[in-house]
This record gives sequence, C-alpha cells and structure tokens, in this order.
Amino acid sequence: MDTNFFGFRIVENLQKFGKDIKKEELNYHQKRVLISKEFTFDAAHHLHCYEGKCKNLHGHTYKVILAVSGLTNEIGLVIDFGDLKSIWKDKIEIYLDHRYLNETLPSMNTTAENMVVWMYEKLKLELKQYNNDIQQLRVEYIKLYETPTSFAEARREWMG
Ligand SMILES: Nc1nc2c(c(=O)[nH]1)N=C([C@H](O)[C@H](O)COP(=O)(O)OP(=O)(O)OP(=O)(O)O)CN2
Ligand SMILES: [Zn+2]
Repeated sequence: MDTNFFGFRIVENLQKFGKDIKKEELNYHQKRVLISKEFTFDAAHHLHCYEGKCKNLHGHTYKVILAVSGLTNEIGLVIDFGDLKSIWKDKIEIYLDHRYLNETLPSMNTTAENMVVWMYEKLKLELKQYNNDIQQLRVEYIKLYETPTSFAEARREWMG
C-alpha cells in the first residue's frame, strides 16, 4: 500500500477527493432540464405612432433572460452555458448593444414585445446547429426587461 511521509494511505485519499466515475455515470439521468442565462445591453430607441414620452429618442439598460430546455448530453449538459453566451454575443447582441434599435433591427416598432419575438426567432434559428435527435433542444422562453419594472416575454407555446 502507498503511504506518504506521514504514513497516510494515499490511495484512499485519492478515492475520496478525486473519485473516478464510469462513463455512463457522467450523464446522471435522461430527463428534460431547463437552463437559463441572463445578459444586459444598453440601447437607444423611440416608438412610432405613440403619444407619450417614448416617442422621443431615449435609452434603456435592457436585461434579457434566455431559457433553453433539452435532454442532457453524454456529459450531462443541455447546452454549454458558454455556447449560449457565444450565440447571444455573436449573433444577437451585435444588433443591440450600444445601438440605435430603430436602425439595426428589422423594420418594426421597437416595443419590448416586438423585440422579444425577434430575439426568440433568432435564438431558435441559431440553436439548430447545436441540436440533434437525442437532445431535442428548445427555446422555452425569452424574457426582455425594458426597465426594472417592465418586461415582455415570448414563450414557446405561443410562438408556433
Ligand atoms: N407594452 C409596452 N408599453 C410600452 C413600451 C413597450 O415596449 N411595450 N415601451 C415604452 C417606452 O419605450 C419605455 O420603455 C417606457 O416604459 P415605462 O415602463 O413606462 O418606463 P418608466 O421609466 O416610466 O417606468 P417606471 O418604472 O414606471 O418609472 C412605453 N410603453
Ligand atoms: Zn423605451
């Protein structure tokens, strides 16, 4: 038996702190799980056909919550949080952060409602390349806070 300078049993300690697990144990279960990630961005916009202060150019620090569900892969992930972040940063945020939304978004009134549906469709499209028959990834909802007290939400069951 291996012992260190003090005579402790090294092998036992390794088992205690760095336990080996079998490959099939990496994916603990085969249940659908929802994961979510939160981001913020700053943007300027104004509303069309709207009587009130928001017809004027103004800005918000928006908060967005992306929620994706799926079956876990062979190492127990629905989708790597880092991959979700890359999709957001590279494919969606580029149209939003420090942008004038009336110019960068497709032709729409830049209400929180319209924007959250646009985000839902973008994320659904980009998720396709990470998807497969086994994991069955789905965008469950996106929540877009325009102010700390106002949000719009797009849910899968409403998106068709
Ligand atoms: N249903 C919607 N109503 C409004 C939207 C919208 O996108 N969807 N947008 C605006 C303005 O752009 C702006 O966001 C003002 O929102 P509001 O919540 O009224 O902002 P306040 O700063 O006044 O919020 P308080 O927290 O009440 O101070 C307007 N309406
Ligand atoms: Zn606004």
